Amino acid sequence: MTSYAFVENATVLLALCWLLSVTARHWGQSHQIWAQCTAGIWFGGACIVGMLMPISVQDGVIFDARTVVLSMAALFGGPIAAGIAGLIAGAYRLWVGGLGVWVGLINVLLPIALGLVYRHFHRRGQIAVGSWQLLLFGLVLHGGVVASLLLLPAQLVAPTLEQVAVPMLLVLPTAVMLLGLLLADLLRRDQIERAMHLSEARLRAITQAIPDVLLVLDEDGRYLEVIANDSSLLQGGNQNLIGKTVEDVLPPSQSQRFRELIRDTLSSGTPGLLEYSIQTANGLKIFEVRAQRLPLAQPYKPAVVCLSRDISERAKAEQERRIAAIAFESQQGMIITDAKNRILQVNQAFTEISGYSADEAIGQDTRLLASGRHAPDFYLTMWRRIQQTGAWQGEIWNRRKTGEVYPEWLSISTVLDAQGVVSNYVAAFTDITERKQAEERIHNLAFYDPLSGLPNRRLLLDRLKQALAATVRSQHYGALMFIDLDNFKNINDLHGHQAGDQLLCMVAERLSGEVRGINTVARLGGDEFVVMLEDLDAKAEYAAAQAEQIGERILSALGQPYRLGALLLHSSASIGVVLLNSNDGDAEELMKRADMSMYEAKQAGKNALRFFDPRMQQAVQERLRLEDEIRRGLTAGEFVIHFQPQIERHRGIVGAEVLVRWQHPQRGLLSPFHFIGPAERAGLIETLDFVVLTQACEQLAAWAKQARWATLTLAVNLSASLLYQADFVDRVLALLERTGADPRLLKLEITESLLLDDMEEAVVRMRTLKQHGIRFSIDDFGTGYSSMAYLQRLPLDQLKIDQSFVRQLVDDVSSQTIIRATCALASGLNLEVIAEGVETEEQRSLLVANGCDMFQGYLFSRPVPLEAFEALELEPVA
Ligand SMILES: Nc1nc2c(ncn2[C@@H]2O[C@@H]3COP(=O)(O)O[C@H]4[C@@H](O)[C@H](n5cnc6c(=O)[nH]c(N)nc65)O[C@@H]4COP(=O)(O)O[C@H]3[C@H]2O)c(=O)[nH]1
Repeated sequence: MTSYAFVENATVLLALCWLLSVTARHWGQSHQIWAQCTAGIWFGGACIVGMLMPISVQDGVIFDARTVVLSMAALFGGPIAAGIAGLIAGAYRLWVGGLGVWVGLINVLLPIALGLVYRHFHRRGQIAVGSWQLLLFGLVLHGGVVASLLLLPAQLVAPTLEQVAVPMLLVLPTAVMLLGLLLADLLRRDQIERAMHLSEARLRAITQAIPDVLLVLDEDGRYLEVIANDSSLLQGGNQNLIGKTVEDVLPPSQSQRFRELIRDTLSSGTPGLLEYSIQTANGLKIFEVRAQRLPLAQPYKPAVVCLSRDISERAKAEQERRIAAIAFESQQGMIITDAKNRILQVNQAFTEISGYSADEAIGQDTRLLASGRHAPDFYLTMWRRIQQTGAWQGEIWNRRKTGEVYPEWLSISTVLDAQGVVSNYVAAFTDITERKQAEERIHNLAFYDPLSGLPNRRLLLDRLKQALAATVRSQHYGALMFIDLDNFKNINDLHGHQAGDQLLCMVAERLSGEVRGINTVARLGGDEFVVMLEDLDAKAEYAAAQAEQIGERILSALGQPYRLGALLLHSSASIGVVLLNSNDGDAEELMKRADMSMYEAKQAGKNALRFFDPRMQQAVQERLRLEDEIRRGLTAGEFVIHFQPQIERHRGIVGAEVLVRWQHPQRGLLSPFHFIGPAERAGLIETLDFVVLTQACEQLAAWAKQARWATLTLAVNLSASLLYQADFVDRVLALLERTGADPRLLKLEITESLLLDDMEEAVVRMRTLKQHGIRFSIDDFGTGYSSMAYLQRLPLDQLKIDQSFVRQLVDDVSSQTIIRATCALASGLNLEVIAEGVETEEQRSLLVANGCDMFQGYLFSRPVPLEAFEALELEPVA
């Protein structure tokens, strides 16, 4: 009966304890104290419930299963829970009171004490919480409880022991075992659950810490789980993906590949790999997926877990590396060195340029390529710049493996490591040998005369400016010499341009031989050379003397015969000199002065040297003023023609030479002597000639209407520049057409020297005009030097014997011979001969005696205006 009561009591308490054990799930958690207190209250409450339905032996002596509850509170709940439960149970027992109150209190303390001891050894791992350990613990505990009954009043000990000892020792240890196992199981489950939570939280933390996207996809390609720290890596964000299939999310080409990856991974059981790209919120991304079969139990479908890694940066870096590798193998030579200039890598172009193979170069210092042409300072400056700015570029001379030194354009850049320390240098270079040569060629073309190799005008001007600056510093004079070959044009025309060029080269050589190294010999073009002397004396007169001495030497050197193959040519030069001093004007001005002086030397009879004289400059200025005047006179129609009759021995006046005069508003009537030369130099002679030609044609047209004058011819002087004008022939024909003049009555007088410029062209033009009836006369015949050469080729009608022969005719037998020969020649060629400058009857007679029947000269008439000419008697006087 008592056993049954114990079982009943213990069952109730066990049930209570199981309920309260729910709270025990939180015993080990963060609010442990509170959980333990709550557990203590629960256990204490359970004890009170047990004591409310006790097994009562005597009044005040009650038994229940509180020892079971309290021992378990101590074992599983710890001292706090056990203490609180003990206080509650003890207080209640005191309140119930009775004879067994002290034993009752012992039965509160004893289970707590033993429970704590058990807990202690259990925690140290010395006693497990198993069935038989609990049973044994229950027996020991309740053995103690039974022993404590001996402390009851003596009259109660025996009946109490008799009634409760056996049931207590049978039931309560079993209850201890059952409750202990129950609580231990609960605690273990709780621990497992907590461990699982912990593990899950850890796993989640780990997956969230990795930057990759974690996907779980079932065999149908359906998203079961998506973990992405950065949802921008997903198409549509992870919320939207769960439950969708890869076909819903990815473009067909990619979803197809995903499907294959899932299928292969599931079938093979080995991890699968896939690379794919998708358009994400952050642009196109490239991913690398690693798939692994995920073991899932039924009813779940087979699935794979995919770790999808964003490899966009890596792919980009690889792409950049590929580009860099291609760029490295460019046309430029490339060298990569370490921070100590040891070569680490070179490209093919390096080998092609330097001649060193990669094997030969790698590991070497870059000094391997040094040419030795640069001073140490050059490299110091270069490296200083690299250290300051991280880069350098410029021209440098390096040496090839063959030993050849060559120029290259080199760029050096610094590579820094993550700490900002120089780790490498990258050098790129181009062989600029060809560019340099081209530059040199261009420079030579720009500054040197291609024929002679001498400096040209540009370089001379440059050096002249420098020389002038030097005179300021040194106070020493220099000198500028303008040298022009006399008669070069004739040599050129007679012997051809090749001979002319050879002669110029020899002149260049002779000039260079005559002056010292610091001086400059230049060729301005044609036959014009310049010698610039520097560092002459500080006194002008001595400097002039030095220059003169050198000038004379040059004249003598250039006057020596020139041997060109079989030809032996003679030439001379005219030199104009100006002293150089920065106070005397700028470079251009000094060049002009030297030119003027040279012109003066020519005027003085050639093969001469002239210093610049300020009076010369005045003359030049006057000439310029005159040129302006001529220009104005032409516009104002101040140029008029006079007529000098031309007489045939038997027929009298047969025509006239037209001679221009300038009716100057201030200076009166001026002869050609005053203006023909300046007009030629000013480029106005063609205009002037055409004015004269026009007036002559108009006069012919006017005379044509009057029988008395209708047969007279007019001879007009023609300058070279007009003859060589591109449209000359057309202009003359148009003029004849316009005026109506008869071309057969027009005679154009040309001089020998005029023809020499371009004989072929002159012949063509003359022939064209001759076909229209125009006649030609050679003026000043005999003053040139090669009369025979062109007489046959030119379509001539008349030779005009120069007045110099006529003048000497009386006294000089050789002049008579020349005239006789000329007349014979002319008759042989069927040409007319006319003598000009006939002043005396004696001259006229001698001319007739020597075969010349036509005359022009003061003997008959000076050049006169039209009215005076028309007043002349046309018939022969005698
Ligand atoms: N001492 C002397 N002289 C005589 C005698 N008979 C004629 N003269 C001069 O000799 C020159 C002959 O002309 P020219 O030889 O063609 O030489 C011409 C000719 O070369 C040039 N000239 C004249 N008019 C023109 C023209 O319209 N166009 C061109 N281009 N030149 C012209 O000017 C030169 C000089 O002309 P002018 O002063 O008119 O001088 C003329 C004439 O006045 C004489 O018996 N004794």
